[in-house]
Amino acid sequence: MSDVRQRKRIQKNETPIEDEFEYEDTMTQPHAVPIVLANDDHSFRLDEEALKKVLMRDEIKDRYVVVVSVAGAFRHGKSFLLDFFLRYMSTKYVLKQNTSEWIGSEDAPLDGFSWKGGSERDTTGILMWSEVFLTELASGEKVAVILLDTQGTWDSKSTVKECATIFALSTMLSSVQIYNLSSNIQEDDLQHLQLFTEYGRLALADSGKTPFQRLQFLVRDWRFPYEAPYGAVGGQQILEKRLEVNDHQHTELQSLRKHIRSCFTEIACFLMPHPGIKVATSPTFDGRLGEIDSEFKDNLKILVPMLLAPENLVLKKINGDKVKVRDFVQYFKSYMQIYEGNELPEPKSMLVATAEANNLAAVADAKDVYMTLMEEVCGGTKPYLKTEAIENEHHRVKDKAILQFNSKKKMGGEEFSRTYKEQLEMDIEETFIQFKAHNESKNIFKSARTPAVFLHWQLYFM
Ligand SMILES: Nc1nc2c(ncn2[C@@H]2O[C@H](COP(=O)(O)OP(=O)(O)OP(=O)(O)O)[C@@H](O)[C@H]2O)c(=O)[nH]1
Repeated sequence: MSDVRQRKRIQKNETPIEDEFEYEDTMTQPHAVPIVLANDDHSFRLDEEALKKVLMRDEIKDRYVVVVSVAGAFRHGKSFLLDFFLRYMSTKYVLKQNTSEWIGSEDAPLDGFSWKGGSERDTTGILMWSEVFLTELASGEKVAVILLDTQGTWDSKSTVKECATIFALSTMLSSVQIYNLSSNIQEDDLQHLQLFTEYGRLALADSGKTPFQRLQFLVRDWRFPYEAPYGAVGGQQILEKRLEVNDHQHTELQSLRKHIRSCFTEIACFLMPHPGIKVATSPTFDGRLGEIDSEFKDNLKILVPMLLAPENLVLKKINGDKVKVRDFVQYFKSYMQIYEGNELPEPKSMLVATAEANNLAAVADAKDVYMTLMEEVCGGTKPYLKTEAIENEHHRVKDKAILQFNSKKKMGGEEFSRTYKEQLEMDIEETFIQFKAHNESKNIFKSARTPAVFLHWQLYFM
């Protein structure tokens, strides 16, 4: 029997009657609620009713809110981790037990947020756990803790915009964003973080305050404990190295690091050991502790309270002010509206952005060729050319310009370049109209409209 189920019985002090249980099972058992739903057209929509149903309850809505979210690449154990969070929350905040045994029994399958093995993505959109955990801080503030699971980034079905939207939204909404990574903090992880946080920052009115709160890097399957030990201390060492800014770095790398630091009030890192071969590869593994390496479990026992113990909870703040649950619902709605509408530019993958830049550069070069050669033929002080002659020159020079465009190495492939080539051709035709008009203005026979002027010119030149 799952822990969540067991707890429901302990809580209500009921004798387990199977029929009654089945009824309760479907009606009230805590579960993951899809709040942000993925549409088929790669957009998202908010299920406002579901959100309100979870949050706008009398015992919750006037409390300050703590929002813990897990985000990062797909298939890296985000939901699996969250299910341990749930075990901790149940023991600590519902059963109110102060025990390190929150982690569960050796043979209990792990349930909660849906997780599974295999290579295909599981979670889509944003899910919220239906049970909101309540507690009172040492300061006397009554708080509600919300857990969010998010659609993994970079699966083969999602666009960059989808990945950016989910990551940005969950970063904007959470007080602790856990950035779940595999084996190390790599440069591309930082670049993605920059892209996603910038997308989030764009959606926020610039208040001059640091936009987001705590960023917790979580490196899974850390393989170099002899360099930096598992846990928060080793994590801090790696984080300092990865986010270090120095004069020897390229300015691009410096500004990336400064950007990330400027987005969060607090950044930390934790290094997790590998959970063992069964967790990573067995198709029959059901999450039971007995099959998880003890080093992993030991570190879970440190990580989870480090994030979720009452003394470590981070209250959600927006513009520096603590947020109550009812306001959080409003913010959720208005952030969502920004991403539903067309207010933000489409975030681009690095390849698309680079391909766009070098195709535009090739267009500019080709236009330069056209302008220079046409200036030589019929520019400012050059004599008037007959229509047929200028048209021939235009075709000759245009061919050279197109050749210049074609010969330039460009990223993105032929299909991608085609639109830029078409744009170049249109620009050249428009420029030609101006050259032609200028050329015509030099035609003394046409500009001398009256016979008298014509006669005057004839006399003058004879
Ligand atoms: N190597 C490794 N595998 C893990 C770890 N934690 C969980 N897994 C396994 O990773 C697989 C995916 O777990 P999920 O929790 O569903 O991963 P996810 O990141 O939520 O996946 P999506 O919902 O598709 O984004 C499962 O087979 C887990 O057993 C870990 O720390 N290391």
